Amino acid sequence: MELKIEHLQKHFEKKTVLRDINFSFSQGKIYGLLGRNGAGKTTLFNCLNQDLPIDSGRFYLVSEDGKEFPLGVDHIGYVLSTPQVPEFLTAREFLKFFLEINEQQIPDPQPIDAYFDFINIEKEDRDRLLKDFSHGMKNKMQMLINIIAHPKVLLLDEPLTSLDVVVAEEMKEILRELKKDSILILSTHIMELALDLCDEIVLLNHGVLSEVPQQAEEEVMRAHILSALREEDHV
Ligand SMILES: Nc1ncnc2c1ncn2[C@@H]1O[C@H](COP(=O)(O)OP(=O)(O)OP(=O)(O)O)[C@@H](O)[C@H]1O
Repeated sequence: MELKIEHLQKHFEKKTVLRDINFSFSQGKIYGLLGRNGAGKTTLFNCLNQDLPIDSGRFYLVSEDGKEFPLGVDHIGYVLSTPQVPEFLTAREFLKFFLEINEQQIPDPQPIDAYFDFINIEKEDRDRLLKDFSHGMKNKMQMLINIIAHPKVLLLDEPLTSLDVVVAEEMKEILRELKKDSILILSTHIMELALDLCDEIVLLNHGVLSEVPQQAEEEVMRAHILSALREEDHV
């Protein structure tokens, strides 16, 4: 499966943020999206997630047998850097509610505690209100529901920054598993994370996307990324 984006444009008032986005993302790879502050990474995610209307262009999925179909909101998971969870529910209530309303879409539902075990939420925290969860724990819950939903396209905005080193490593493993069935695009400012986890690095610069050529030497890639992003007339 592929996610194709063609001539996508988006502006806010006089500012053109996405000038001409053309790219093809493939299942089986984790893409690291890098760009300067304000380059338009979140805007691109919001457009793909259909939270923002685009000005022009198109994006769609292409199946293995070459059939094109629209990228529906049901096909997308979006993990936000600031986790959005219903704070008035306990972790268990939230998960139970999520499993119930998505019953049809979840291929192999597991008992609730198996999910908590999977992301290492302690037994004593499972019946606590989400408002009392730490940022990292909320992030794990958000990641968990996106993993369960098994979307065709998973967008992750700065996903690992609030997680402790052990959980971050566990999440990396989970993402490496998920890429087998999904298209994963991860935005980050942490170059080490991009180089370590991602199969391809894509730069958003001057409103266009470009792929960083794969190099055997990480140092060469690092230098390429920095010099490409430094060129930006950054405001
Ligand atoms: N709703 C909006 N209305 C007006 N301008 C906006 C809106 N959303 C984003 N922008 C502008 O679009 C540009 C791109 O913002 P965006 O948040 O997409 O960048 P980003 O690459 O995610 O940045 P960062 O790395 O700092 O999070 C910025 O100049 C921002 O001010």
